[in-house]
Amino acid sequence: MPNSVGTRVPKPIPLPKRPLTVQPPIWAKSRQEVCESFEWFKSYQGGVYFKGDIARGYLLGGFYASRDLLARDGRLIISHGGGKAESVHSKKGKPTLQEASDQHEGDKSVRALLHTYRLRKEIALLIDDRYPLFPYDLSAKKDCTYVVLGFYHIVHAWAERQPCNNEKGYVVRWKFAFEWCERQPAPWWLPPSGAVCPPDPDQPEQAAGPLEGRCPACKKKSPLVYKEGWMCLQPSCTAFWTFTDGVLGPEELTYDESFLAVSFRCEHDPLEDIVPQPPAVPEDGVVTSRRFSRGWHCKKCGRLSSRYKWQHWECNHCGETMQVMGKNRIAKEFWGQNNSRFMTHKVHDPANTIRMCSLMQGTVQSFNFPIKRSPGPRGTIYAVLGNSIVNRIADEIFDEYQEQAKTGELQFRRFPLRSHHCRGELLTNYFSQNSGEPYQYVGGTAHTVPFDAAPSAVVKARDLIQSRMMSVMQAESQPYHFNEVLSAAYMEEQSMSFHSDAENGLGPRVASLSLGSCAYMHFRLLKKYRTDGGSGNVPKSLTLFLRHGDVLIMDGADIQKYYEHTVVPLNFRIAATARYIGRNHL
Ligand SMILES: O=C(O)CCC(=O)C(=O)O
Repeated sequence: MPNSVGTRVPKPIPLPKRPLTVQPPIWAKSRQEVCESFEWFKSYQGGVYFKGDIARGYLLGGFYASRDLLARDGRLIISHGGGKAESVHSKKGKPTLQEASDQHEGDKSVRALLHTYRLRKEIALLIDDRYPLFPYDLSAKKDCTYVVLGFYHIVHAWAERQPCNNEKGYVVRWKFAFEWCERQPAPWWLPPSGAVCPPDPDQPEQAAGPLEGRCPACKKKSPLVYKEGWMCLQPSCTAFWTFTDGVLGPEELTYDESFLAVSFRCEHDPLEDIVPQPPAVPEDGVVTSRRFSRGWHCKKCGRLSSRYKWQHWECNHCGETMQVMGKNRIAKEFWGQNNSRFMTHKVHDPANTIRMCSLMQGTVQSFNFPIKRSPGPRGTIYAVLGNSIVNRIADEIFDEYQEQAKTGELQFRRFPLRSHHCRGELLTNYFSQNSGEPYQYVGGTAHTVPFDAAPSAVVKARDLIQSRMMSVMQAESQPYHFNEVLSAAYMEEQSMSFHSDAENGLGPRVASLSLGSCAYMHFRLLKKYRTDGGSGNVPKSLTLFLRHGDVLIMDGADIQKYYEHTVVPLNFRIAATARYIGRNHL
């Protein structure tokens, strides 16, 4: 990172790292694996994970600051926390430097860290393979990018002044000192001989507070942190970062030994188990709740893995599995689903090009949403509603899907997203399986099963979609032909984010069957077609409320060209979406 812009970020003196020979008890390759499997850290972007006003996890990464420290074999760690550090972001594909700015006590993550410090609560510390101060090289272990160190306490928190090429010439950064919680076994990275930590002769028997001084200007106390002398460490004070003789603190400072020796001597309640535990199957046998979509900790090798297969948890490192045996859900369970929001279709903006009309054709009721604008999008979205006969067939298909997914005959998986901003792979937030022609959008060719070998649930879903479609499009001389079905399974709180089915070579019609829980399907204009130039939040154009047995048809390539859609189920749901994939499909 260039030192000429923003804060003058010091470089740590590279330590000769020893290869990591012991197996870390909890580790992962991707950030998603950590966030989905480790309750103490669920932050996909920042370095601090907090819940309410309590910091639960802290990730030490590659950004180094002056006086960051790892001492006492990792039992004492000092780090600059709370965000707003100088960072590089990708803007229109180009790396752009974001300058550092002042951290404030009221900033969410600083506030949570300070609160946790005052409550003397434990916090889980993690490192990634870029953290320069850990004496062992994580790359010696395959795929070992993130490692959980263990529980620590925050034993000090103070503000520093860090030089910066901004108008003021500095920024305020908060520093936190974390001390190993002695209520746990010795740090796992130490060789066994060091496991029983002899009492440090320099450590006082009783926990002693740091030496403190009171500032004559603000009358507040600050600890003696640096050997060079006592300074006021209150950022709001006029004497902040000055010695008692008024001289400004230098850049080069050394910690005072009395400051580093301070210890908490854990006084709190017994520690929670830091090792993630799998959920127990509840009495009602429901294994599609949110807990079951979370990741899993392999007891054999320590790896955290996302739940990427439907039929069981599987370790991404050693292949160990854990079965999940639950009951099949029935559509009836979701009949009474009530949501505080609306429970029917909605055209959001009456002046929109989308209109709504309810149609009855024989026994088939459908809501049609014609989209007409010239020049501009043209097409129709149909919501073909279920009825008692259709729902009986849908019930059977729903059950068959679950049965075949349970045994692995139908391989529901979460596949990696093609583009994202997360470290490591990022898997979709739903499970899917592709049958018929390969569909590059999800899973690619390797995981597609041709129709003649497809699970019966998929074939039955395709046939029901086809017949429901025919019932509202009776006037068509040529039956429309689908050659691909993407089946998606959503556990509680899973969803499919905004996308459009606009890839080259896709036929103009896309139709899906809904099974199980109700779902909202929102449509919105793609940013590039909005008259306001796409500023702010993109408003929705249309929301459909899809129920068990409903078939949704998007008819017209313009729907995909101009609009994107998202599906947000209220609970466990399966959908089968049929398309025509042409030869020129990417
Ligand atoms: O879950 C659904 O109903 C639709 C899924 C979808 O949008 C898709 O497969 O592109």
